[in-house]
Amino acid sequence: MQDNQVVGIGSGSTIEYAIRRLNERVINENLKTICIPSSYQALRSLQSFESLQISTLDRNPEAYVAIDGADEVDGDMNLIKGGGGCLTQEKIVISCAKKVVIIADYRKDVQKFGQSFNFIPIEVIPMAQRPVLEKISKMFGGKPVLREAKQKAGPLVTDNGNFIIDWFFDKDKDYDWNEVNISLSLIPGIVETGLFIQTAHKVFFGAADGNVTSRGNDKL
Ligand SMILES: O=C(CO)[C@H](O)[C@H](O)COP(=O)(O)O
Repeated sequence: MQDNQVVGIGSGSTIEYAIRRLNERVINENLKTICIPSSYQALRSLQSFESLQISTLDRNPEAYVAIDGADEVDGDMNLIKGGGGCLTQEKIVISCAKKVVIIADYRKDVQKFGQSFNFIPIEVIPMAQRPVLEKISKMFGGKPVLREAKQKAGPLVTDNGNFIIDWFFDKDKDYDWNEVNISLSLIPGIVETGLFIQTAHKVFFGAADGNVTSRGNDKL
């Protein structure tokens, strides 16, 4: 890491470790780092570290690197994201970064989607939720369900004021995830999907014994 770099910050529980480590390096190495949060959770977390500067894509539309978590990483380094419901802003921030680094625990390292996580989160405009649910089920099978909020009656509302459909895909089918992603994205009312196709450059997996393995570009 170098001085004055712009860093996209993902969401979830794993990213909290990266934010803490970033803060340590900024203090110890006397660096200035400009962080772009990808959710309200990331923003609040960053706000608790005074040494980390916070910015927006309006001010800094390009990031040197984006660091994020994932729900699953398949053999082609495709990702499922959105378990925490922040997929749209995460995809936007990642799309603005030159390098994308994913950190996850070893259970998310799979050959084929569906081994540890069995649904694709999809952000949808509220008025479209019913027709979108029906279209997904007709087009791809499986079971799409509207995600319910916890400790609030009704559906979960995202940081963007939308709903999330969790599509429990058919684990026995061999999906072409790139095609599925394109077809889903073309359904009116779908804002973004939790399929991140070929977006990660490097993925680090933390093992239970504290060791770290990685996949992807060794130069990163
Ligand atoms: O995509 C995400 C949130 O939308 C998270 O990165 C993903 O759900 C992983 O979260 P965690 O680190 O808590 O397992």
